Amino acid sequence: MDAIIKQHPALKAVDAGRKVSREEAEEAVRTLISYLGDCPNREGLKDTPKRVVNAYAELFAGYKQDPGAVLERVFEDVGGYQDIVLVQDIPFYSHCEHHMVPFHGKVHAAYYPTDGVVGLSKIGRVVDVFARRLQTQENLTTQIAEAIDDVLKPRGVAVLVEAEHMCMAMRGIKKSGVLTTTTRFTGLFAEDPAEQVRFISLVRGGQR
Ligand SMILES: Nc1nc2c(ncn2[C@@H]2O[C@H](COP(=O)(O)OP(=O)(O)OP(=O)(O)O)[C@@H](O)[C@H]2O)c(=O)[nH]1
Ligand SMILES: [Zn+2]
Repeated sequence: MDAIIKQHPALKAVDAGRKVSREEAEEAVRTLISYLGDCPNREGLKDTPKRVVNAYAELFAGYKQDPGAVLERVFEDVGGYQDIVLVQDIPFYSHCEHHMVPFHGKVHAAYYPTDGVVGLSKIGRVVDVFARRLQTQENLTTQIAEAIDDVLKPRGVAVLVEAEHMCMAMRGIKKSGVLTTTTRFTGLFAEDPAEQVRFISLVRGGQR
């Protein structure tokens, strides 16, 4: 009975929300080091669990951040500018949710404004909010596009992500240099293929 209850998806969700202490997280790192066959108490490794937990706090900071808050400030005084705003070549580092190994690349994001624009840096901040979580490239692409769409309510959003996955380069199939491209279009971009072509031409034309 106990085993059945523990497997219930609702309970798994509760478990995911349980506050794990820093000590427990450090102990988990020590366990992994031992599992690998090394000694967590040797001089070079004794501070490693603390460092790993600190590094994870930075690499996975996105769980504690709200994309809506990042995009909240809208500038309306832009002379009625309504044409495309494209922010391209935004570098990002994320971790795949399958192996917890990095994947990294660039995000290109565009939108057609309605009542205002956001500060250009905010698009890059939204990328980081979602990149600094366990991710798939597909979900990362969708989440960035939908956050811009939800908050700014623009006439359309286009997001293109291109990335290399270390889980394919360093292990498994061991193919480095493989680039995966994902896109997400909303509004005008979703309705009109010519808008998708315009977006992709601007991205490819502007790449350095
Ligand atoms: N669609 C998608 N797949 C991903 C992403 N990141 C990693 N993967 C893939 O996730 C898959 C996991 O496959 P599994 O068969 O469950 O795990 P595995 O035995 O480690 O697979 P291999 O990587 O082929 O050795 C692999 O094919 C990875 O290439 C991502 O962002 N999107
Ligand atoms: Zn992976």
